[in-house]
Amino acid sequence: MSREIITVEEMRAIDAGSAAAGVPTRTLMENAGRAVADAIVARFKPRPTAVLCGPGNNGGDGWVAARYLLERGWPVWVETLVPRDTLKGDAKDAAAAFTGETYALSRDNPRAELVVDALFGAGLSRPLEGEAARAANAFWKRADRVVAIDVPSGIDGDTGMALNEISFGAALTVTFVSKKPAHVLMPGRALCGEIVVADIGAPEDVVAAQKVSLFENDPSLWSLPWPEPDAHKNERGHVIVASGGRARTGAARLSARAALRGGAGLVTVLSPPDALDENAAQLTAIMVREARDEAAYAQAARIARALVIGPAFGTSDDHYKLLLAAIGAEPRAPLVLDADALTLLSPITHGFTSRDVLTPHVGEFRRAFPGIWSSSSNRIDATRAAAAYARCVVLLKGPDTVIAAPDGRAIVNTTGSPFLATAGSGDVLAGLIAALISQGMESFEAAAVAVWLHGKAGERLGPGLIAEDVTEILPAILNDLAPMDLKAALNG
Ligand SMILES: NC(=O)C1=CN([C@@H]2O[C@H](COP(=O)(O)OP(=O)(O)OC[C@H]3O[C@@H](n4cnc5c(N)ncnc54)[C@H](OP(=O)(O)O)[C@@H]3O)[C@@H](O)[C@H]2O)[C@@H](O)CC1
Ligand SMILES: [K+]
Repeated sequence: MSREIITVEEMRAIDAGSAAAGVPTRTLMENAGRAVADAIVARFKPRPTAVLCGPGNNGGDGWVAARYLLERGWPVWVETLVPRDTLKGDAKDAAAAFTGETYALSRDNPRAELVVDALFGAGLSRPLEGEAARAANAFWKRADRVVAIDVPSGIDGDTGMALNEISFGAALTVTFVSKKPAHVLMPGRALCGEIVVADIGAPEDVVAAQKVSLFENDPSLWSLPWPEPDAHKNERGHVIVASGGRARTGAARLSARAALRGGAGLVTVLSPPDALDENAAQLTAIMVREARDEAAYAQAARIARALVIGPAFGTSDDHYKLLLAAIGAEPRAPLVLDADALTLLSPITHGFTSRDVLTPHVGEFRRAFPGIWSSSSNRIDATRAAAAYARCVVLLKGPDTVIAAPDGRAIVNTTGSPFLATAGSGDVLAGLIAALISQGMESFEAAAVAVWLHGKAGERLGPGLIAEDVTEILPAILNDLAPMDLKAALNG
């Protein structure tokens, strides 16, 4: 289940299902604790190590990990949040098997150079308080010395948020079976450090019974639309991008160029008459077509294989009419609606189709779907609800972009870098989505691929990145993804 993401509730069901299928929870705990010890030994040299154990099964995993470290000769001790004799069930059993030194968790204990945070797991129900909160604050600036079991304590596994803004941060987090939302959503993802997903022996059929529809974005989830050797440009689709008026044209050209780099066979910028010269003067492989009225936008929607409307498009009543003309065209191409198009339509009352894609950032999302935003517990739920409501693909942009389809599938993207938060970055993304749709990809997958590529470009470029660079580095990233036989053909 490497790319599946399971909720806390699904994890509990796997726990119960495993027990019912004959794998006791104590066995799962044993495997979990051993996996933590293995991950530590593989990454650190022996050093004074404190395992901070909480009252529940997260603490139980900690006692097991401490036992395995001790067996390997580590200088390790346990600091326990609650007296050992108050523990219950598997945790009590795991604690009883540990023969090393044990202290009450407080600031007076021996100095640790490594801390294993086994206070609370992903299902934490209340904010950290007392000694647990003090320990979190004490180690907040020393995350490089912390290894978290399941999640850094204080983080809610389903939202990735600290319940009262107090939590641990870690250099390494070892979780079990699959990642939880907190491992991919911010700020949780950043607080986890390196994430190891350990197999703890839950039976495969028990895990499969969860029918997971949430995934972490990865090339194993999709395949790119590589052209056939004898491909003609018309088969690679025609993307049309609507431009804004005079002195508002750069965004559409960024989008159009990304569409061309993304593999669209033909790309046209649809330009208002007053911006025609401005667009034409700056385009070469990309075509320009004049559009005077609603009929021209409806026509564009009919002839394109994907139509981008939004980047610096304009937000006047006239622009609203042009947008509606494109939306209402029949039959029409899938639409990628961003920026000004979202502003014009907010709050969203239109029904779209599963071929259309809306690409809001959080501010746009809140205006487009105000009720959904305020009633959702995390970005995944919000994006899923918006996709179901608008009946189209919704892509909520951010450092943890979520893509959801109206049928409930959702993908969280984890590629990227903060340098992508720059002017024009979203325009490039919209063009890239349209390019992939125009080549025949399902819109949900096209959106996932585009975000992944965009994020990879951000990682490679780093500081100094401007939106144009994202487009220009796409060939290198696409080449790395090309199948071996295509690479062989290209290299003769
Ligand atoms: N599921 C699986 O398959 C497997 C799970 N495994 C491990 O189990 C972990 C989940 O275990 P868990 O359910 O016992 O939760 P955990 O966080 O250890 O403790 C909950 C206890 O803490 C209490 N409590 C809560 N908040 C509190 C607060 N702020 N301050 C004080 N107390 C607080 C809470 O009290 P309550 O809210 O019920 O009153 C309850 O008593 C999971 O993370 C993984 O490491 C592995 O063994 C492998 C198999
Ligand atoms: K923990």
